[in-house]
This record gives sequence, C-alpha cells and structure tokens, in this order.
Amino acid sequence: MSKRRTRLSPQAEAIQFILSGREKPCFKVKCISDFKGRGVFTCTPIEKGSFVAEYRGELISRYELDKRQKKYTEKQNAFLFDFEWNNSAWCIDASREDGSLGRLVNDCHKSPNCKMRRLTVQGKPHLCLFAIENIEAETEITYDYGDSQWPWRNLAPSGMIQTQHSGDPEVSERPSSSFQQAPSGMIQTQHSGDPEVSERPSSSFQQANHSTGIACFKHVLTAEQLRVKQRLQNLKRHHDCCEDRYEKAEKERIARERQVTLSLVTRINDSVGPPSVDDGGFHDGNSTSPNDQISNDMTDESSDATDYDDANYVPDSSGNSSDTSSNSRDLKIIDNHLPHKVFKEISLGMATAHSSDSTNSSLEQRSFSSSKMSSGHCSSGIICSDSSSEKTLHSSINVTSLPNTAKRSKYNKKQYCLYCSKAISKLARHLESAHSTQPDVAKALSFNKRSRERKDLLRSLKKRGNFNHNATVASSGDGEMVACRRPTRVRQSNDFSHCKFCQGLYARDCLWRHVRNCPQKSVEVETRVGRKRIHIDLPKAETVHEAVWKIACEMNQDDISLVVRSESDILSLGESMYNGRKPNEKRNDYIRQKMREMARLLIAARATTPLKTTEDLVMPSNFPHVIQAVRSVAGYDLDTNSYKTPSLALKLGHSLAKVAGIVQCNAIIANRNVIAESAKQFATLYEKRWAESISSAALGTLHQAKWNKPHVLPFTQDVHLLHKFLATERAKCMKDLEEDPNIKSFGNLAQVTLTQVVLFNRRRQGEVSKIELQAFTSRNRTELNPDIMTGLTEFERKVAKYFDRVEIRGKRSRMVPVLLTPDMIAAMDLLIKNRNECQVHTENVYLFARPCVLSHYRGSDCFRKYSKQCGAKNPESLTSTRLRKQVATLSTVLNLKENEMDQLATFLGHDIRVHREFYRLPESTLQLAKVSKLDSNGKRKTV
Ligand SMILES: C[S@@+](CC[C@H](N)C(=O)[O-])C[C@H]1O[C@@H](n2cnc3c(N)ncnc32)[C@H](O)[C@@H]1O
Repeated sequence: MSKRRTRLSPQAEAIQFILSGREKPCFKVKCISDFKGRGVFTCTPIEKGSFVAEYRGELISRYELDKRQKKYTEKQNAFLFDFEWNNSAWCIDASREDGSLGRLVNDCHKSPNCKMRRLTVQGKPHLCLFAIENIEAETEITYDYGDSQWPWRNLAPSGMIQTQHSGDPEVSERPSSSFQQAPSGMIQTQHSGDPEVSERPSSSFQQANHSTGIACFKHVLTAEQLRVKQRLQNLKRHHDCCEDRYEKAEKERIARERQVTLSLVTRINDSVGPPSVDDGGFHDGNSTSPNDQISNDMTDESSDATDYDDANYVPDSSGNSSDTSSNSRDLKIIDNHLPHKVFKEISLGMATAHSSDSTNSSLEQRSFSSSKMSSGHCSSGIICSDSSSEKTLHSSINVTSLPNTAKRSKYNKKQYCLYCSKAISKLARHLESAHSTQPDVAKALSFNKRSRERKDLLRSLKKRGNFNHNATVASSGDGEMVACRRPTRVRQSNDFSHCKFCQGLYARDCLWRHVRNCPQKSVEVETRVGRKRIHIDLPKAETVHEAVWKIACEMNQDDISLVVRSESDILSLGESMYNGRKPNEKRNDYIRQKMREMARLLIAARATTPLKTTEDLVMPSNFPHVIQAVRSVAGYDLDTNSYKTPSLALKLGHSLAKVAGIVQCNAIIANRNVIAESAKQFATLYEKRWAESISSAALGTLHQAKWNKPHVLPFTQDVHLLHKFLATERAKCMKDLEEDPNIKSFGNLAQVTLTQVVLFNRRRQGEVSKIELQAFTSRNRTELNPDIMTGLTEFERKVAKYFDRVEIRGKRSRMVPVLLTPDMIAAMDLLIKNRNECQVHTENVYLFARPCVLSHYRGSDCFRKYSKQCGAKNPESLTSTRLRKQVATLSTVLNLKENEMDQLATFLGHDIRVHREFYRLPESTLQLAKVSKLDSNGKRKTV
C-alpha cells in the first residue's frame, strides 16, 4: 500500500523553501518594459493561500538601512524592504542580484494577487509572498507595495507604453541584464500574456494594433511617446520631491524608533528595579500606558497590520505567534498585542514573541484598573485604581563586572558578535575571519589596521552586538548584560542605560559624560541640556501635550522620570502650568521640577501606603494616606512636629490642590461623575484639614529656622573691596577673551560681568543671571526726552546719559530695570561677539550663557567665588539678598522721603510693603542704627 504524502501547509512549505534557499520551480522571469523592468510570472496555476516566493536578501537593522539609503542609487533603494519586527525596524536589502524571485515581483495596488507576510524562522524574520487568490498560469505575480506615492501608480494606462509581440520566447525570457541595456528612450514592453501586466493599453492603442499592424502602431506610439515622456519627467520630479520628503520623515522615524527601543531596554532594566516605580501604564481609563502608546503610535502608522481582504488566505499562523503580516513597503507591521509583549519583546536581538505569560496578565490587570475606579469599586475603604500586587517582571539582571581576583587576565571580557550572537573574546579577529563579507565588516577592514576609522567601525560593531545581546537578556529576564566599561563590583542593570547614539551600555551616572563625546552623535543633536539631563525621544500618547512631553523626556532618566511619564495626571499638571505663561527654558525647569515633586510623592505613597496612582492621591477617602505620604517624603519628625524639608511639604500641598482640580475637570469631560465629585470633595477636605495636618507644622519649621539666625549685613568696606576687585578682574578677563577666545576666557568674563551687574544694581541674582540676549540687544538707546531732562539736576542729567538701561522680567512678572555702565556694556558686547567661537549654543537665549549647554551662569555661584577672592572680611555676607537688605536698611537710616523710598523699592523690584516688611534690617538693628544716628547727631550738637 502506497503511503499518501501529507500535503504541507503553505507556511510549512514556505519554511522549507526559506531553509533550503531554493525557489519554487514553477516561475519564470520576464522582461516587461524598460520602465517596469522585469517581472515574475507563474507557469502553472497557483492556489489561493499557497506560498509563492521569499523576498530574499540581507537582513539589516534600521540604522544600517539609513546608512545604505544614503549611498545607494535610486534603483538599489527600490530593493530595500523595511518592516517592523519585535518592536523595532528592520529591512531586507535585496539589492544584490542573487537570482532570487521575490525581489523581482512588481507592485500592483489595485488588484494584487499576492500578499507579503512575515514569518519568524530560527529566530529571524523572513518575508514571504502568499497567493491571495487563485492565480492562472502565465499571470504576473504582484503585491501591494504599500501606500506610498509610487510614481508608476499615477501613470494613466494610456501612458504606458508598447506591448511586445506575444509568445516571443527570446524576448520574454530575456535575462535581466539585457533589459537594463535596452535603449532608454525607446519605451518597450513585452507582451506577457496577462492583460494586467502590460498596463492595459488604451483603446485607441489597441485598435491601431489590431487594424493597422505594427508599422501604424509604431507611428501612433511616437506621438504618444512624447506625451508620455513629458509626463514621466513630471512624475520623476514629483517622485524626487516625494522621496526627499519620505527620506526626511524616515530619518526622523528611524531616530525615534532607535530611541524607543533603547529607552524600552532601559525600561526593562528599570523593571527589575524597585517595584514601586515599575509602572507600566497611565492609570486613566481613557489614556494608554507608555507601552500602549508605543503600540498605538505605530499602529497608526501601520494601518495595514491586520487589514486583510480575506482573513483566510493566509496559512495557519497559530504555531508561530510572531508570524505577522507585512504587506506594506513603507508602513510598518505592528502586532496589536504589543502592549503586553513590549516588556518581553523589545530586544533588538532575535528574541521571539511571547504572547502570554504571567507578566502579560499582570500588565493587563493594571490597564483595567481605572475602570474599577470609575465604577466606584473600592475595597477596605481605600479607593485604589490598581489593586493588583506589584509585579516583579524578572529576576534581577546584572551587568558583567570585572573579576575580583587579581590573578585572572584583565583581557577576559567577552563581546557579542552582531552576526552570530556568540560571545567572543577577540571580536575583531572573529569578525575578520568569520564575517568579512558583511558590508560593515568589509568596510572596517578596508582601513589600515591601526587607523582610527577601522577602530571606530569595529567598536561600533562591538557595541551593536552587545546591544543585541543586552536586549535579549532584557527580554528573557535572565543573564548578564555587557557594559562598555565593566563595573568593579556586581551591579544591577537598572543602574545602566544605553547611549541613544552608539547603543553602548553605560552607568547612568556617567552616561552624560559619554554622550558629550559620543563619536556617533551627530552635530545636530548636540546635547544641550546639561550634565544629567539627557534628552530621550519617546513616542507620546495623543492626549499628551507635545511641549510637556518634551519636558518630561528631558529630565534625569531615573525612577522619578519614569513615573512622570507614566502618570497622565502629572503630565496634565505640567500642561496646566505650561499653558498659563509664555514658554521659556526657565519656566520649563519649573514645570519639570513640579512634575518631579509630584512623582516623588507618588513613589513615597506607593512605598508607604496602598495608593498607586495620582488619581488615588486626590480621593477623599485616601486623605489620611496622602498625609502619611507627604510627611514621609518631606521628612516629618513626629517628636518635634517638624519637617526636614518643610518647603517641599508646602509645595506638595499646592500641587495636590491643582491636581484635584485637574482630575475633577478631566472627569467632568469624560463623564466620570463619581470621580469628579470625589475630586471636588478632596478640594474641600484640603481647604479644611490641610493646614492642621501639614502646613502649620511646615510653616512652623520654616519660621523656627529663622529665629536664631544672625542677620548679618555686608560691611561697606567689603562691598567696596568687591567693587574694586571686579573692575580689575573684568579688565583682565576682557583682555584674555580678546587675545584668546575660548570656553574658559568666555566663562570668566561672563561670570565677572554678571557679578558686577548684580552688585551695582542690587538686583536679585536669579533675575540678572537670566537676562536674555535679546533684552540686551534691543534695549532702549534713544536720548532722554528734553522735557524730562529739564526737570533733572545737572548731576542727574549726566548720570542719565551715562547709563544704559535694560528692562528685565522680575518676580511676579514685574518689570525691573537694570542699569549698565559703559564698561559693563563693553564686556557684554565682547561676550556677544565671541559666542560662536566659544561654543555657546545658538539656541541659548541668555546673555550670560554657559558654553555648550542651554543654561546660564548663576549669580550666586559667582558671588561666592569673587567674594572669597577679593579678600573681604566677611565674604558670606556678600550675597545678592543681603546687599539688597543693606540698601533697604541704609535707605531707612538715611531717612529717605516717602516717594524716594517708593522709587527705590520699584528699582529693587518689589512693592513698598514687601520692602518695608522683608528688606529692612530687623527691628533691633534698625533701632540701634537710628539711636546711634541720633547719638552721633547729638554729639555733633545738631539735634
Ligand atoms: C523590487 S523592484 C521589482 C523588480 C523590477 N521590476 C526589476 O526589474 O528589477 C521594484 C522596481 O520595479 C519597478 N516597478 C515595480 N512595480 C511596478 C509597476 N507596477 N509599474 C512600473 N514599475 C514598477 C519600479 O521601478 C520599482 O522601483
């Protein structure tokens, strides 16, 4: 009895062909036209659902794709097929003429007969074409390239071209090279036997063909040709334009995606850290978790991910959860189940998808949490939007450390090969012997052995290989990550982050230093935010304000920032502050600080109470827990009824009141009446009980701290010394900067000038430090009104002419003037002139800008520095606030008239009430001063 061979499923058949590297024998390549090039035709009928061909080529990362796109010709670029896999972007580069069929299949968006699908075989993605309908013999195989504006799609059928005599085997089977050599002016097409293939000629065209034969047909064509040629030129222009735009968008996307992956790896690292911050999602029922965001973000782009015309056409995919459709050339494939998988799947390595595991279920629970809340579900009197126990995703992941035995070789570090994923101790040698055909390796090897280029390229390959390995470790939750510098002791992976440029793993506290000099960092993305604040690009949820998200992505990448980004109400708090005022860096700092304060409170609440989300914090029944959390974060001491950081307790109170308002408004909009009512009640509770529970003790602590503090005013002698010292220093610094403009000389002059301006004007150091370049350059330089001049004394007139006046924004948005002497102006002009040369960032808006970053010098630091250097007797008293107090006190001692006092207060930038209450010396000193004045007057017998 003959054994019946079981028919392979299409998927199994595809895997067989993938593994064997063969093609199905029933296809042939035909040259269709000069314009369209070759095409693939079937010799036998094909059944719907069958495997057709693999789109073979080299699997490259997005990063590599970006590089290749730049150097490839337009024609080569047409063979780059990018797709999404394991939440990162990949590409099959089929530009090499390797004789495979998949790469020659043409586009048809109207009635394609195949679809591209992605299969994961042996841990690698493969793109395969499957028939979506029964295909007759001699038909061209086509699939939809995706939604781009491919130039040929706009071409009217008549615009295309001539068909060739059917059945001419010589022509139809012409090898590819011959078609490439066909005269380009002559638009020539073969008849393929398929009306679809040859772009359906227009009716007139057909008539000519039938009635008059080839000669006439040629004549018609020549006229037609001119029109077509013109049209093609237009199309080409349009196509180039589109391509530029596409390339630009792609580049941005690539950068974004790389960042997403990197940050997700970091997030995974974070997930092995303290559970309290391992918060996967927004808790608002209407918002999405960051993972959701990522998925949604990409899903938007990949509208075609599951949109099959016929869901049954595809082979059974149950056996392979990572088998995802990929039928778009320019759009990405997104697995809609990604939110749960992200934690497992983010690796750039070859990790396969895990569709369900305990992690997933815990994440799912979390994302349902808000619905519980909205339905008023509560247990044991506590409303919590997440009652699930905190998850621990993985066992802790360590970073390979240096061996602690001195005897072992120092050179025992293993690197992971990018191509074969093996751990190798001599990676360069391994790459040379095993992967020299890889373009990147070949490129590196093409440089001299000791050359910098070769070293840089090999180092980059090493980092990419290690990155893949780290991603695999992160996704499996087990193993050791490889850092660029091994720590001396075993450290956990959540202390480390990957550099977004080179993908190397660095200790978080040193990452800023590396990023500053990372060789892969392009000039445009110069770091501008400072030492620890490294900007990361994460996809944002639609509901989040763009600018606020940017602020949230531009903070120290620690546990607090994770919470900020995952809590929609904290982001809303930032948004409400952002919307209120004109945006500027200073304001953004403040918003960042407020959001971080709130996140710190939430972290403390999660650690010490059952509360989990920001929304929980403003539920009336949770009030005792909130008090407990605030006390914990502000360091409350029950015995003394005082706080370690009383100001934080006070600030948190204000922020909580704001958050309650936000939650209430959001709930009203979302028709969540229970929540809206609760938030309203919280506001009442806050009004009535906050003072007794938190703020009175906090204010008490603040006042108490001032009680026995000595109120020292600067000695006039010290002030004089400082004045003189600064004048000589400024002259020296100006000379230095003129002779040798560099970061140091620029910094010195900026600092000394800043101190002079503060001292001279008795301004708040914070206000002067932030003088903007634009405020200085646009200062009013017009002559004084002659009418006003007549009212001034001779001396006043001279003074008015001598000084320049710049108006800056003071406290409570009050305008405060700053007077500048000609010397100061000369120094400032010199600073402005040398900004570029001294590496001051063009986006830095400050006059006293720090080179290389976006911030400015701080007056307080400068005061501290120069008050010591000038040899003052009491340098601690030389601060901007004390100098202001000195002036205010002296004004009283000098018995200024009421209106003079008003003018002085305005000049100092505060109203007269504040001036009287806060800026005068304490009563005791004043009395002493007054009495001594009387006394001395008395001695001089003037009373
Ligand atoms: C992946 S290649 C396909 C093989 C190609 N025909 C060849 O001969 O090498 C993609 C290129 O084929 C051409 N092409 C694909 N589909 C087409 C269509 N429907 N009409 C015209 N040209 C097409 C375009 O030039 C495109 O850049």
